[in-house]
Amino acid sequence: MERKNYPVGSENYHLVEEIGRGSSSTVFRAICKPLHETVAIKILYLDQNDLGSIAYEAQTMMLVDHPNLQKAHCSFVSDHYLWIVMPFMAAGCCLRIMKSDFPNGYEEAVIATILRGVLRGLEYMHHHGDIHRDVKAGNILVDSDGAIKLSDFGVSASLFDAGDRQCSRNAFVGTPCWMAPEVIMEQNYGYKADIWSFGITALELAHGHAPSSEFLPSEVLYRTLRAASPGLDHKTDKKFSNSFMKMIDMCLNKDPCERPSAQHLLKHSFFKKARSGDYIVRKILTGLPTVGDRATEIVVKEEDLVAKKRKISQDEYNEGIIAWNFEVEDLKTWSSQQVLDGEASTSCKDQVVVQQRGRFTVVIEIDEHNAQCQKLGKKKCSLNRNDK
Ligand SMILES: Nc1ncnc2c1ncn2[C@@H]1O[C@H](COP(=O)(O)OP(=O)(O)OP(=O)(O)O)[C@@H](O)[C@H]1O
Repeated sequence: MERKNYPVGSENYHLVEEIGRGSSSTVFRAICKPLHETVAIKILYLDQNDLGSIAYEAQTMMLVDHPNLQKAHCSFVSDHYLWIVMPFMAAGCCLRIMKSDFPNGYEEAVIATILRGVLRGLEYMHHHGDIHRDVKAGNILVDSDGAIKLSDFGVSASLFDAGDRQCSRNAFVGTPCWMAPEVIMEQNYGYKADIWSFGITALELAHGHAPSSEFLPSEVLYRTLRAASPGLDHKTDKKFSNSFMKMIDMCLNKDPCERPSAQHLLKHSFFKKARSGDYIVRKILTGLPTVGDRATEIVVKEEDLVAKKRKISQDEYNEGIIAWNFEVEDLKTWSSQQVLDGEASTSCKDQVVVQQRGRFTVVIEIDEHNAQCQKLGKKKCSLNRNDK
């Protein structure tokens, strides 16, 4: 098939509407003028981001060639912004569809279909020596024909890299609720970290939210390390099958060596429930508002929420409880006061070293004396900047 040439240069694209906003970028639906084609364009602000990882994301997206991985047509720099031109995925991401129309999660056959697509994409990535490192519903895109693609390679890493990127493979990256224990511990983790995040994503799609999402990110990390792995509940999740429950349990084994590979997992009986793209269209896409309309609705809701949160966090701060926000002084204040409910760890080895994207090193320690006296692991946290 003849490959189309997507032109570089912002003058070749007409931005129609905002369809998504990530932590470091805004995504637009746009028209490629010379080709008269609808595309999605992710625009990243270069001065706010780590150039290395941005270049890597653009490069990875251009090189991937798999029906379940989001590809980039081209990328270019315009006025300090990096533009990544990609195929437009008309239904947006699974998270947004779920938040707007399926707040309590999807039915099992839909989940199996979505997850099979993701797993095929992961199998390809792992086979080519890449780890995704940010598998979650927010990074699973759906097209109008029900096609599923894993996106957002912003934090992916190559298993074959040496030097700087090899170091970044040991770094603390991803999103707290979906992070594998070995990633939090900064062990030399591999592609099995994606299988953990995949298991968490399965629970997210089943319940409408990731496990522990109600906790502060710092607390989530601590629970991932200390508490039993999450899973489907025999009593409250009766509508789901045993094979779904077992598949999730296999992914959420704390020992990465015991987790199956993507290739192995694809053979699990749970994926026999997966259906075609048509099924996704019928079950979740029919009658959905457009991504643009949903994005506008979400931006309005988010702005409302931010305003409310600003007020709440000021109130919480006044009470001595503050959120995980990596403001050094705030974090120090928070951590010196923090005690996790119900944690009763008394082990002498209770020291956890956490690093956030190479900028800060956070050392969380359990105060053993307190742990023994109060039957509570009192958590102390110190934070050092790495770029000094
Ligand atoms: N090709 C696309 N077609 C349609 N919608 C898209 C496309 N790419 C991204 N989006 C929408 O934009 C949102 C943000 O995109 P993306 O996750 O790539 O940004 P990000 O800055 O990397 O986010 P984060 O770092 O917070 O995960 C997605 O959740 C999705 O709703």
